[in-house]
Amino acid sequence: MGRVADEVDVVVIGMGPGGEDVAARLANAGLSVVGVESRLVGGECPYYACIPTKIMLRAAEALAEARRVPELAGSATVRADWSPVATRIRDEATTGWNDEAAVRRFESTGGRLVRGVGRITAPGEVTVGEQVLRAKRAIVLNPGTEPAIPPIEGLAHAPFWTNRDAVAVEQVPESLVVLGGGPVGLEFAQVFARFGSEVTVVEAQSQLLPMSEPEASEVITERLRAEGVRVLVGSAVRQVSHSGRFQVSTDDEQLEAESLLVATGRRTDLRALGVAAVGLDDEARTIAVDERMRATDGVWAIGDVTGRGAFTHTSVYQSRIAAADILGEAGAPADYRAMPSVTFTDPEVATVGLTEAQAVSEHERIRTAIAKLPETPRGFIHKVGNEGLVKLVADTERGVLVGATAVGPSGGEMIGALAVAVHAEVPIARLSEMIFAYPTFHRAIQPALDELSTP
Ligand SMILES: Cc1cc2nc3c(=O)[nH]c(=O)nc-3n(C[C@H](O)[C@H](O)[C@H](O)COP(=O)(O)OP(=O)(O)OC[C@H]3O[C@@H](n4cnc5c(N)ncnc54)[C@H](O)[C@@H]3O)c2cc1C
Ligand SMILES: NC(=O)c1ccc[n+]([C@@H]2O[C@H](COP(=O)([O-])OP(=O)(O)OC[C@H]3O[C@@H](n4cnc5c(N)ncnc54)[C@H](O)[C@@H]3O)[C@@H](O)[C@H]2O)c1
Repeated sequence: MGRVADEVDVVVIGMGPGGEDVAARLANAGLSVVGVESRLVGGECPYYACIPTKIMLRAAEALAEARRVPELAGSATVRADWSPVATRIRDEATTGWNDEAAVRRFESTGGRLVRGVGRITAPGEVTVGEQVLRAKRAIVLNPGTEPAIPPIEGLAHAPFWTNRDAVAVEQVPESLVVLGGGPVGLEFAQVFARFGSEVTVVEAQSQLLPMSEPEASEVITERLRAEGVRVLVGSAVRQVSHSGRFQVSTDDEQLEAESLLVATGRRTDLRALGVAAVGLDDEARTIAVDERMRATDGVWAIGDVTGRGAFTHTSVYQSRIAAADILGEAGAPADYRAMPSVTFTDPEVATVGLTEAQAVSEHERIRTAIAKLPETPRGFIHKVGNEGLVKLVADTERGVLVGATAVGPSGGEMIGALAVAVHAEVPIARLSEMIFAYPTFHRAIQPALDELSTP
């Protein structure tokens, strides 16, 4: 007997932050919506990524601040204990990695959840196991990414961690090798080091956070080293073995550790998603979308899979645009010029728009300026832990900022003002007339602007 299709307006494959948001928006607008999720409604961010890691970092920051007391305010005895962190993540943040509350939230919009792996099997058709769904108006793809595991000899069969294991640990390992010096690697490296683990970060590129400004990378590298983290850059791992402990062979040396965290980026699997059934390239890493998130007729894609910045704010930003387009509403098209990012290490490394290297390849006349936080009044007051900087990237032809980096104890907050400047293309001359509250960290923007305006 042939399978009977279940007809709805919209099928959303993958209920990550963007998928959950777009599904709820469309259901709230009165469409019949099915959300298909193979793991947990909410996706990576609340259960394995943003939220648990930021809980860890908050705890690690408290330890670091307490350790700064001797330089500022007497003495403090610090005894790190991981159990409040593990308990908070398990009980308060993820409810034991249970998505019942998120499912209820979605179902309260009138949406319907189908658990399982969704696959496009024909234009307008999604199959989940034995169930066939016909999407009359739209299929929205929000499959996110999986941790990418590099093809290193011995690694595949070793009991390494990815972010999904690292957020659930009940005990801090006595030693840890972190493979990859991107945002995931560095956030975990600092957390575990501050909780007493002996941490080594191995990064293949010549600097940590390779996509960031070299000056920002320098600041975070120095801080991690000062906190006892071994940082190996430009170093390739050749082999991994495990017999009780991990042996990690790099080009130059043999490392040994209790645990190994693989944080070498993310991967997608478009073939498994069946995108070839609607004429899309299933060997590509990302799904190309236009400024309304359309991938092809009747198919929209949002989130990490679009390759426009793997952040929760990107996914949710795109979901608003896709929802409006599906509903036939007018709205601004996607504009990524002022995309912000924050790596929540201490100091935080925050960016918006283009780095100097990116800007030079896109614009004719680029000028940059840097102000170092320790040289500002706020930096002087803050004293220990004041490392950081503001770097501005200006298009001098148009007289506007096209990018900025803010590194510092509140780099993620400092970048807010600079994001407004890049987003709204506020003329540099107008920015220079602003009053910056004294003595704040963000006031460091002023000397950098002055430098830009100096002939
Ligand atoms: C350790 C870590 C820390 C991070 N910290 C931050 C941060 O602080 N701030 C920030 O903005 N971003 C952060 N990110 C990135 C952030 O987690 C992602 O950008 C965010 O989750 C958005 O992803 P998404 O919407 O594309 O989908 P995801 O969150 O990846 O969710 C996709 C969902 O789709 C499901 N799925 C996939 N394929 C199918 C299928 N075929 N059928 C059914 N279901 C399917 C998956 O099970 C998953 O639940 C972090 C990432 C990591 C790894
Ligand atoms: N705070 C945040 O917003 C936040 C936090 C974590 C992750 N994220 C996002 O999640 C995504 C994944 O982060 P990530 O850090 O895993 O990926 P990434 O791609 O940003 O960094 C991975 C790093 O691993 C290095 N690498 C790759 N192969 C290697 C190898 N064999 N040996 C040594 N080093 C190797 C790369 O050079 C790179 O620096 C990113 O897009 C990131 O922006 C965001």
